[in-house]
Amino acid sequence: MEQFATTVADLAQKLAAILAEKLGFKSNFFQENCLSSTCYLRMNRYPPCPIPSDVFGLMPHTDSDFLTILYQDEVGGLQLVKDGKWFAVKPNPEALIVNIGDLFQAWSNDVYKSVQHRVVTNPRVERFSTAYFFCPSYDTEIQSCYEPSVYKKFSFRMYRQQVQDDVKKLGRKVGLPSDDQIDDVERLMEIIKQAAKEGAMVVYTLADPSMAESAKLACKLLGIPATGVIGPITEAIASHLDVLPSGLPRGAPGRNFPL
Ligand SMILES: O=C(O)CCC(=O)C(=O)O
Ligand SMILES: [Fe+2]
Repeated sequence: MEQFATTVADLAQKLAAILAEKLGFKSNFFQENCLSSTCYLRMNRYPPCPIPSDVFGLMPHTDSDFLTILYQDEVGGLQLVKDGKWFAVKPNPEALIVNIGDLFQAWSNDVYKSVQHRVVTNPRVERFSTAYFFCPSYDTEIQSCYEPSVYKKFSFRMYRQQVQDDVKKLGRKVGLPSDDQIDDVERLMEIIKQAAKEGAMVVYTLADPSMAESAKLACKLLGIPATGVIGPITEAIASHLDVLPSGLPRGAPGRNFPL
């Protein structure tokens, strides 16, 4: 295992340097910030599951690092999103899989995309995989390598904390701090007040139900026409199927969300 870690650590450094060079940056950023002490290995074991269509081995997510180097055995189960569809990654025990993580997406200003992936379970066979997460130290500031930047500058510490808080509060990871993402009530209220001044209408999609309630109430008080985009659709489907919407965010409840 130690030998595997040393080999993939070296590989991750080389790959990061090549990807940076492709963007026109001969950078020692990764050598300076992604030391072996800040990277880690995760060993995954997926026991056989009698109800594979109801249970994920690992729910859909993106990795919160720069790069992930993954070794999977011959069982299979890893899937990734391409053009909006899920595709199975054919298992090849002779090969390593390299995933771009959120930090590389932010650093490359969206040139490289953090791939969404998940693991489906197998009814009969257990599966093993080992993932090496290429991460910087907590204090490293992640800033796009060129301007204008799609993302706000953030530290890895702040990002990790945000991911953990979101998973606890919303049952899912929100992800990268995009400049046009509304992530607190204060900013939401500023936007609503601005809309009132300009006589605009507010059309919103807010993942957090309490934020959606606050938006609705503020618009009502200020006399602004407002409508949620996803909420009414969910309600229409619920009424058509004659079931109550669970009110739970995607991914809830209780599944372990990986970093
Ligand atoms: O087991 C796998 O194939 C994927 C593991 C993974 O995505 C993770 O540990 O973040
Ligand atoms: Fe992952």
